[in-house]
Amino acid sequence: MDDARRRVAQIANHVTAADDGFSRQTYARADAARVSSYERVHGDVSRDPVSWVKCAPGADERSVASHYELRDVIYEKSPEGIARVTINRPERRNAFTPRTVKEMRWCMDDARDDMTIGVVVMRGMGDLAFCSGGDQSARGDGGYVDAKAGGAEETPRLNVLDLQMQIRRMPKPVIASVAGYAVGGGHILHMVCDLTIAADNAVFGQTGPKVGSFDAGYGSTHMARLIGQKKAREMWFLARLYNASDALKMGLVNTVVPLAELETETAVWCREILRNSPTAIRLCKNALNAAEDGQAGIQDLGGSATLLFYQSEEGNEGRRAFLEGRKPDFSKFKRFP
Ligand SMILES: CC(C)(COP(=O)(O)OP(=O)(O)OC[C@H]1O[C@@H](n2cnc3c(N)ncnc32)[C@H](O)[C@@H]1OP(=O)(O)O)[C@@H](O)C(=O)NCCC(=O)NCCSC(=O)CCC(=O)c1ccccc1C(=O)O
Repeated sequence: MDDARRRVAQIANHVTAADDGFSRQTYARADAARVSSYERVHGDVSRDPVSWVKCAPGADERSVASHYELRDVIYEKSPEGIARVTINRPERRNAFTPRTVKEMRWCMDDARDDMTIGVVVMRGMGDLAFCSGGDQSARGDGGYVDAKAGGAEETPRLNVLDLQMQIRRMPKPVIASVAGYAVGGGHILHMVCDLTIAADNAVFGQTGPKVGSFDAGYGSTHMARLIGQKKAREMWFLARLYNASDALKMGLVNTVVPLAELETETAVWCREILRNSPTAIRLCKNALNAAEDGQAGIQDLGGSATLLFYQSEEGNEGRRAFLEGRKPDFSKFKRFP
């Protein structure tokens, strides 16, 4: 009986922790014998600070067009395999301009190509905002514009839509680490990330209808998949703001932690992901996206299948046979049921 009571208490502890939104790498244990074999082998996930190294495009990387340096964004990597992209416009609550987005796109491309990176974190500078969406002072008639030297206006763009697709197609998890406001296009950015870790001061919402804007792409359809049609319509039609605990209840975020814990908790989630099979994670992301992303989603899933096949003996038999001018011998490969 005592044992049963102790077991219920353990489960209750577990549930309370999850309901509060705090992830616990080690649940309350009655005694050491209850530690799972996985925990015995792998140990606890470190909560040590991440050591970041700042990165920037080299002078030869003209892909950032005329921007050879990152001005609106801070890009860092850690030797343990985490990349971090920080929108650095706190004076505008981290609102983005086409240039900000261009810089973020360069970072995302780099993080995708870098085979030492297994997970990407996106966040805003400071505690007040993750991102407040498109910079309304840069909004022109046909999109958002960066001012050119001499006062002339650049080509208008809605290039954040390209960034959203880049995050979806990134074959590694992207985690939004949200302190303060995630509103407008900033709210959509966190939604298209694979996971969201929110600080308890986070505030979420779609402000577009208040300022004459909307996102009829992922911003609407993906939101409805996350929180359901009724809530998505409420979020868009009323354009209200929601606190972190509301967001957790709605399924908009994965967890809520005290603001002071946000950086550490984000690092812990990254480290837990980095312990796991990168290929398993890649294929799960592909599969979870595929149902929503149609042909583009299937293309990503198919690309990952080809990547695996290219690494197989069977795939290489075809290549070698061609190069050696002989018939390939596929008879030795099993036809699994
Ligand atoms: C975020 C707030 C709720 C914060 O309020 P508060 O803490 O009181 O701070 P403020 O004093 O308001 O702001 C400080 C300072 O920052 C400036 N600022 C804040 N947000 C923006 C912004 N988005 N653009 C420009 N400037 C901004 C603010 O003016 C202050 O400046 P001072 O000089 O100090 O006065 C609140 O700030 C707020 O509500 N902000 C506006 C939020 C908003 O409406 N965002 C735009 C929504 S529309 C959008 O994001 C579209 C984006 C897009 O590109 C797109 C287009 C088409 C299809 C899809 C998309 C897509 O994104 O998906």
